[in-house]
Amino acid sequence: MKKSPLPVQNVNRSDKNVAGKEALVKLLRWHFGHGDFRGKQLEAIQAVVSGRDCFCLMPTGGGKSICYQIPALAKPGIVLVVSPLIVSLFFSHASFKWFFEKIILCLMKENQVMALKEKGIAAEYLSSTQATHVRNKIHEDLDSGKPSVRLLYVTPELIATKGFMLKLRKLHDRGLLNLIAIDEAHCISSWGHDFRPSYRQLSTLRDSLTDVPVLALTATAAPKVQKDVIDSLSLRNPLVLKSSFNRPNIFYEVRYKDLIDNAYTDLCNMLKSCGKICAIIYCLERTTCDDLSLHLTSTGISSAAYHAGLNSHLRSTVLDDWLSSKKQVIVATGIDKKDVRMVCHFNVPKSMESFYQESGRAGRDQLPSRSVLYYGVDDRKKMEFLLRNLENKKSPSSSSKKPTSDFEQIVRYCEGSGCRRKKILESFGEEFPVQQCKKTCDACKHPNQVARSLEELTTTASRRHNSSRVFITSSSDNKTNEGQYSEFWNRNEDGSNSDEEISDSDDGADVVKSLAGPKLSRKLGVDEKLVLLERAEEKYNESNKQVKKSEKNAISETLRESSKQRLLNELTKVLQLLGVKEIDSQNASEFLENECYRKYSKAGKSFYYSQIASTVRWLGTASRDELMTRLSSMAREEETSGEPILVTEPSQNIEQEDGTTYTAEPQVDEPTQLLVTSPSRSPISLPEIPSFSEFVNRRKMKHSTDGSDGKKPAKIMKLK
Ligand SMILES: Nc1ncnc2c1ncn2[C@@H]1O[C@H](COP(=O)(O)OP(=O)(O)OP(=O)(O)O)[C@@H](O)[C@H]1O
Ligand SMILES: [Mg+2]
Repeated sequence: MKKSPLPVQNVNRSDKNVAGKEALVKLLRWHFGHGDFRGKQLEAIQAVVSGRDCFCLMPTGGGKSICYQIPALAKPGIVLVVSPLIVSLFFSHASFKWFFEKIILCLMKENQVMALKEKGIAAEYLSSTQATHVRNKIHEDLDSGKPSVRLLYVTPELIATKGFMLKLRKLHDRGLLNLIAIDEAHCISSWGHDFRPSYRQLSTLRDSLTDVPVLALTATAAPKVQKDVIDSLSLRNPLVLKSSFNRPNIFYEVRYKDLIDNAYTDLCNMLKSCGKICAIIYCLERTTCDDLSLHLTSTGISSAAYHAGLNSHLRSTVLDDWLSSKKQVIVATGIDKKDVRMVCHFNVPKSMESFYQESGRAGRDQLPSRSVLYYGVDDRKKMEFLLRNLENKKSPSSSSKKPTSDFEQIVRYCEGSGCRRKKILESFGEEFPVQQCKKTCDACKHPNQVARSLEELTTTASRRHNSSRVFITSSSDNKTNEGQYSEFWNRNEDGSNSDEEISDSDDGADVVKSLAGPKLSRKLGVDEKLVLLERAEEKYNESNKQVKKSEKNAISETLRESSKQRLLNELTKVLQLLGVKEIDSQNASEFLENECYRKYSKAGKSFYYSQIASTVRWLGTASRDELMTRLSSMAREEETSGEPILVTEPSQNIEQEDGTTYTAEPQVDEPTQLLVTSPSRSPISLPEIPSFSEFVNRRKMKHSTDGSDGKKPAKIMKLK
């Protein structure tokens, strides 16, 4: 509903009534329809309205925006809101998401300002994505001497420009700057999970605009970040407000990958059992993201994989994916998307802080929601390896050192037996009596079951990994250079991985532009834009139909090259992780790709692609011995002068992870390779790498028919 003209308080800054609770609550009710302030909102507002700096720590969805929106209504002048248009996660190295965060965010930010306007609040945002005439109009208003705008959203990059800084000084000299609000203030700190160099420029604000109160807002609770933010922004005697980080409406749960047959299937079943909910799934790697997306889609769950490494070729399909994913797998980052019912981490996150931020996107409407973390010992090892690598790369003098104990906290969360909620809150220095959890985590609700799972995990993992060190590692295990720590997702660090990122431009509008072109008028609401995007999708599909089916199915050289690269990336990581030096990763990746090509090129692109994906997956879980066996045959193949001789593979018993064996049947129409070895060595037969679905089918087959029907497993269940 559009409000009647804004009853802005035209009073002097010294007027105490402005900061009175009654007047402020009246504004809250009038403009936002909320009955009363929540948590520390009132204290924060009263502090800044009376001219005091404030550091406000509030959990995700806690209501930080009100803390600067109400002051804009309570006092004359402009509230400058510095806020990144693209929030956090796109700055994660090798971090992949399931949705179109960047695009939606871009629209939503605009929507946020529009929502304020709807409420009768004169809000604007200045960004490089705006049309010049819109920008000019805002600048004219600012230069007018009597600006009508009350809330001006800007990016940190804009603040860093000389021209804009000059403008701010002019406004300040005329007494027109009411407050400077720094949203997502943790971005200024290299200790935080989302450091951005552009935020560093904000440290000059205090020097230039000395007497304007500054309000720093963040949901990042680490004490080091807090201190860093306060120091960097030169806050003067700030009122420090901290709210509890407890999110009582989120049910926390950990599922152990090592104890379930197929994590993909488990996730699918879980999503299906929840009905048509809005969910977010986080994966660590692009391959998992692609793979999982394929799998979910094939089981009828509308979803789309999006990862920061989308190249222009893949980008052309973004719209298609996005529109299908909006049916169920949707995003909300730093925006008011309230109804995310489930956040799922398919791989262990790098720290408790990231986990808290990401899982916190569930249930912003305070309704019951779920956080599900799939934990696997392999994933943990991978992450430890990545962290160690980054630590080693950092110079000892680096300012962004960070203890790897951050990761250990999340490992403890998964591998420990106590209340999950308590573990989260204690990691932020908050005491939490277990009774208050009220069975809202799996460990409190089903303590015996969790205890059993943990016991099983110890046994299974120690057997699989042939090591007793499967449980929580001591911090020293993770330190390769004593005292050298680093910020894992450090933005600077990521420069070398630009391939896996979308550029840190002012915002994501370029993506939107590239998809929808000029049709996306800024006057349109999000719903209307979605309709337009849907039409664009139809058009896109129309034009795609014209491409011949056979062409679509062909495996291009580019696809083969990218598959080789994908295998090479995985292989390099795995070889390093396992300390294998004897294998040439370049040759090995070519060998593996060639194998997939030889087997599946005739069946079509998706079969080939699935086989690549399953090989990548196999690489991620293979033990040193398995890897050596498989790849050493490559060396032998090279040793033999001609082509490797292919013979039909005899039945063989293959030992499975659970200690049982299954009989791999001979391949009737497509012989599995048996590479003839050099005379000095006995021949080694190579088992086919099973995909998850094949693996499950084989097991089922073994149980039901004792594996004697001679059918090829891959033919029974379609590859996902
Ligand atoms: N006093 C209040 N009473 C009821 N609802 C409120 C109140 N204050 C804010 N809200 C609602 O809480 C939701 C979250 O608010 P907001 O977006 O400001 O959170 P936030 O702390 O900025 O979250 P994030 O860290 O994700 O950016 C919004 O839907 C908002 O309308
Ligand atoms: Mg916010």
